[in-house]
Amino acid sequence: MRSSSANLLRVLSRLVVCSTLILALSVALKTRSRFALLFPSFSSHHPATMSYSQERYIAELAVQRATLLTQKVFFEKAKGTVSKDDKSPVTIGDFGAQALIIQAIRKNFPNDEIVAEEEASSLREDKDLSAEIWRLVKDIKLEDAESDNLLGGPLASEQNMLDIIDEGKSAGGGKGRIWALDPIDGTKGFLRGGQYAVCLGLIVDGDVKVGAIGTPNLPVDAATIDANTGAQQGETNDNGVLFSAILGEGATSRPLSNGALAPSKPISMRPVPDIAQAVFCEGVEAAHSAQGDNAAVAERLGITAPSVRLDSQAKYCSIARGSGDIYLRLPVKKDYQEKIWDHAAGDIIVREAGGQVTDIYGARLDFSKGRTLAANKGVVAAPKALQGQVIDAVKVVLKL
Ligand SMILES: Nc1ncnc2c1ncn2[C@@H]1O[C@H](COP(=O)(O)O)[C@@H](O)[C@H]1OP(=O)(O)O
Ligand SMILES: [Mg+2]
Ligand SMILES: [Mg+2]
Ligand SMILES: [Mg+2]
Repeated sequence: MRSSSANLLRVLSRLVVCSTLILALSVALKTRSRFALLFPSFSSHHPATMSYSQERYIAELAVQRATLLTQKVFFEKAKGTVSKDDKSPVTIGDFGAQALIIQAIRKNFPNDEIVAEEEASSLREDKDLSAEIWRLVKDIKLEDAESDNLLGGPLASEQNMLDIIDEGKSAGGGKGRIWALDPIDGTKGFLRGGQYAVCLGLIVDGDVKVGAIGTPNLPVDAATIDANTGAQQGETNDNGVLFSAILGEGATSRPLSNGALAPSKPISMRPVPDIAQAVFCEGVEAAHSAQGDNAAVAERLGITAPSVRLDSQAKYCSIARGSGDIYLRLPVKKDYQEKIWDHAAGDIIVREAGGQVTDIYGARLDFSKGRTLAANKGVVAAPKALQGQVIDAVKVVLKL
């Protein structure tokens, strides 16, 4: 009798231990799946174990498709406009390209956040402009059906387009997967038929992992640059290049196409044995970087050739493929905070091509601070071996 009650007690206590264990396990699993829902980068896309080749592929295709729109807008709307004050072509291109790219991100990576430059509130009030953008956007597609389907095919409606534009309002930050999108960078260049870029970067836990930049007006094979005019002379007259990079896997370029991606080739910065022979790039707009200070830095480095002036992140792309060596963006205003979409893709492309990208103090650009590079001032990009010398010169000129 005593032994049978002792047995019962033993069985009961085992049951209690087992059910406690099961309960603990199920709570742990639930928390983990909730955690995974909140932070998808910790689950199926763990950065330590994955390559970002699918993200790069989608980014390149999405950028390529968006350039079909920006070019159509340019040829239909901007080219030959009598009044250069008319900013509507760039507005149409900006909103349209943003809608097309966000659609592609949503289709492939539905849990990711997006920090994009534009938002649709003003567009919702301007029915004519919205209808005009929809007229152009609804027909844009890659000629290769498989590639186009991968991006989600045509957008469903004008309303759908407006809603999608507004999905780029993430506050950014240092946690999770965040895409940074500038649908048209270098709007001034776009309007004058010069350089502009469609730029998309993927930031994971504050670190840029992938970048893709389409530059419809850069020559495919830029062999030389004319230091007097900034013109980049290729062997052919073909224009339109798609640049990309994955962290740790190098940078590439390929011609922009209307369909599937064209074959790519690796790119790298040019070796510069004598810094005095380096070519430096800067923006066309004097309001965006201090051209006087840029020139003073170049002079201190013994550089006598004039700067090559290009609008947009085409500057990052140019130095990444050796058409130019140093990119200087010294601040004009003390309080201007650079935007993450103006630098994320360019930063990774240059670093993967053998360069270094820092602010004027020599600190890496910090993409974890939200929608702006709040922790940085200005941008200095150069081949790794030269960066120290350039920063020293910047510090002297700016009295840092
Ligand atoms: N004061 C400023 N300093 C630096 N960049 C600026 C300033 N004002 C605007 N920008 C940004 O510079 C980028 C173009 O750079 P670049 O001259 O090298 O082509 C644009 O995205 C533009 O942003 P925004 O979209 O607000 O016009
Ligand atoms: Mg921009
Ligand atoms: Mg822009
Ligand atoms: Mg803008």
